[in-house]
Amino acid sequence: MSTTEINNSNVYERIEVYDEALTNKLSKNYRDILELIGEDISREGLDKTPERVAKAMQFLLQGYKNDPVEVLQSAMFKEDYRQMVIVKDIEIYSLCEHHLLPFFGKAHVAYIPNGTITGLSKIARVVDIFSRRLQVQERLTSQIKECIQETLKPLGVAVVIEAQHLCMQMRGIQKQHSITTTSDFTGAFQKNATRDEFIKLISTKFS
Ligand SMILES: Nc1nc2c(ncn2[C@@H]2O[C@H](COP(=O)(O)OP(=O)(O)OP(=O)(O)O)[C@@H](O)[C@H]2O)c(=O)[nH]1
Ligand SMILES: [Zn+2]
Repeated sequence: MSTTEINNSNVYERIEVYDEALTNKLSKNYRDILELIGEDISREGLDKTPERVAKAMQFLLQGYKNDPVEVLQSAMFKEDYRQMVIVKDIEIYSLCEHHLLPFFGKAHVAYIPNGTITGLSKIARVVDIFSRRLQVQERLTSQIKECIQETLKPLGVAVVIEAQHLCMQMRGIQKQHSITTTSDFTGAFQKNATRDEFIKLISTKFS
């Protein structure tokens, strides 16, 4: 297995994502696809494209290799705080399982601890792990909710995802500005007052 380094303004992590045998197999198939769509695969610009795409797909779908429950369990702390904890505006990049085209936007996640809290970054990691798989937005929303509910056993979990689907923008119905919102709630968030407080807090803009 080879490795790659990702470096941007917010994160610096060494992630092992590229499996050599898999990269070779995927590259061979992407080479065939390029040929089938009528490209000249001998031209210079496409020389490394099959390999690049093979690696890009492994990166975009690396969520299959990670266990979100393990991630949450790796940072659980006993704490007697029983108020709402919200991690909002978590960027998501996923691929729709129907067209393999990206959908992307933001996830807002909240929970009310019942004696156990988790590391804040672990919430964002859980969102990433489920996003980096072939998804529909509804299932992504519910999987995040269920994972946090089952693992932390809080008094409630709320997940809202707002996303744009490229399969609706650059092809098909071609609606450039439509945004899809999905939400899922457990426990205390099923009560109107708690859910309204969550919605109000995720709608507040901090400058
Ligand atoms: N519910 C849901 N639908 C999605 C999601 N991502 C893509 N889709 C939809 O999946 C549907 C697949 O429908 P089909 O009729 O089988 O595919 P299609 O002929 O490519 O459909 P069009 O996009 O309408 O051209 C489309 O309506 C997409 O908009 C998602 O996350 N959730
Ligand atoms: Zn799609």
